[in-house]
Amino acid sequence: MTSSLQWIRIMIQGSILNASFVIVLLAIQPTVGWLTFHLNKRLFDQIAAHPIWSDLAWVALLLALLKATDLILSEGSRLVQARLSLRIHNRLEHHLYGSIQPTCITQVETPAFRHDITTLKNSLNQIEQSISSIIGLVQQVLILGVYGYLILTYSWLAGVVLLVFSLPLFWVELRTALWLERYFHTVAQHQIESMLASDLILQPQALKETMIFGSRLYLLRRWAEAAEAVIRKTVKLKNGEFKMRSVAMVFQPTGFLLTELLFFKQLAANSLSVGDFAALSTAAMTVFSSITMIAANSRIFNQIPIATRNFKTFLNTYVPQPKQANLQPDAVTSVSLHELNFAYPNAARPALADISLHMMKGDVIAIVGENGSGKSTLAKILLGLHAVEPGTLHLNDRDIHDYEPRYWFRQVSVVNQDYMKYPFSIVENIALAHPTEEIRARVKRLIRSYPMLVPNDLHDELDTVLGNSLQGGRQLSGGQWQRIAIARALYKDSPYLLLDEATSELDPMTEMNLIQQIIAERGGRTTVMVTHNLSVASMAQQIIVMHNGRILERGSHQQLLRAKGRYFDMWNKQRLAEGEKVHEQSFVS
Ligand SMILES: Nc1ncnc2c1ncn2[C@@H]1O[C@H](COP(=O)(O)OP(=O)(O)OP(=O)(O)O)[C@@H](O)[C@H]1O
Repeated sequence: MTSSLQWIRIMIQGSILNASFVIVLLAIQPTVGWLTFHLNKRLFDQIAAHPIWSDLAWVALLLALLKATDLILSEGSRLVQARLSLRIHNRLEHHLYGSIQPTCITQVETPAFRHDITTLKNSLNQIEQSISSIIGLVQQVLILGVYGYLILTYSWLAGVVLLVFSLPLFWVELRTALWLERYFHTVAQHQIESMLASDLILQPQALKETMIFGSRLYLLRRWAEAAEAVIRKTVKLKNGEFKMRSVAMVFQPTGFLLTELLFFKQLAANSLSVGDFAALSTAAMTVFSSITMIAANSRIFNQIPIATRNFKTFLNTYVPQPKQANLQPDAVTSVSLHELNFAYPNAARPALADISLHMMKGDVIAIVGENGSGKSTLAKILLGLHAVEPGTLHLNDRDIHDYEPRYWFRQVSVVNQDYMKYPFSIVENIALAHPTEEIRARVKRLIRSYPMLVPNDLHDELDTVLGNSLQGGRQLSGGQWQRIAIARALYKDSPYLLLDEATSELDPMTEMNLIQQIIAERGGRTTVMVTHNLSVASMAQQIIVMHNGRILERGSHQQLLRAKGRYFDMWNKQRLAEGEKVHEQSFVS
């Protein structure tokens, strides 16, 4: 788990050179301040006494040079800070992406996940800015140290007044950090809505429908409402900040006035020269502006712990630390569910109820049923993707929780209904790895066995980038994309393969031929097919019929037809829809 100190280490890592450069710049600035103070004093003392114009000219020239040096140092440190920020942003993102390694998707596939990730990103952006804040803080503390010391050598009371009248600013900034945190939580939903709406306005797939359904104005309105809500909340935050700061700001001029009066009193009593007075007045101004900046930067002391806490809560919710278990057998010979009940987070009713089934190595199983009956949920549970109660999912008669957390993922392969269309080359889409010569050779072997999975004209051009997202990309048809997803699943060549509506976009001939080939070539390994096509299902040894989250029937194709239950009706209706005259006898042997 990342602590505040670790965040700082992540930020500094690899930026030592830039950070050292900033420190050198920071170290020079107070010296410039010191010299400026003394030159100012000399300048005004000479003006007040008997000015020697050539001396004055030199002092003025030196002051101008110091000012120029100060400006160059400030610009230089701004440039280095910008470079640091870019690197830090990159490292924080890398850390965030690297940390998100969930071992189940139950909490991830929820609206709360998107909300929380938006809030987390907002708060990490604050951490990103914190390096500038830390640099600003060090810089201003050094400047404050020099000028504060100079003022204290003349009047400790003036120093105390300056400090006391600046305290309200610190209070405001620390409170603002808490407000920001609350703001991020309330604005996240509107940010998501506005991003989704802008995607719907700009995405090519959505644009098609926008044109046909004439929905541009409506989508624009949805976006405008969400964007307006973000603006409203941001303005409210800024107004609140402004009001609090205005109140705190009143204290500073009052403090400045008091210090001026103290200096003036000393001037009148001749314990200060005119040069002292002028230099001290400038120093007091500088001290105030330094304190203002220190106060503004001090909010990081609240922001870093807040971001750390958010990150911790996020990981605990979505990437819970699995319990230490290390069972990793050579092979899983059976997978079984025992009276499994499963409900999605915040769902009104369970998606699956009382599911028991047993799958042996080498089985070919089909899961069928109407929309929403729980087929995909059951499939995902078999893949180990959902968190289930202990004692409900077993591998080799051992609870899945006894196994090393990602062990089961390594044994299974899948074509999901919502398979990914990676904007990568064909080889990368299939292997999901950097395409070495060995990987290319394996992909080519697969394509030789299953030529229908890659469009013919691309067999010799496996580096072709797919999709419309990147320049030079080649878009595929829906069915062609689905074939690439099947190739990906077969490439993994795993003992368990799950095809969730994997061939729904294929033409019927290819679909049947492909499934036949997959089943034949996977002899001895397990294949589970979720399908609405009962001809495909009929190739399985066992068919499971789902209804309202329960297993309604199970058996082979012939057994289920003989039982004349729901499967029998479904089969007949599908045949009728295909234009075939159905006679019970012709199907029941
Ligand atoms: N991520 C989710 N979060 C909450 N509820 C879900 C989620 N996914 C599915 N459901 C609900 O669970 C139930 C079963 O869905 P599931 O996707 O398993 O059905 P299915 O039989 O595969 O349907 P289809 O044939 O349409 O693919 C449905 O009522 C659905 O609304």
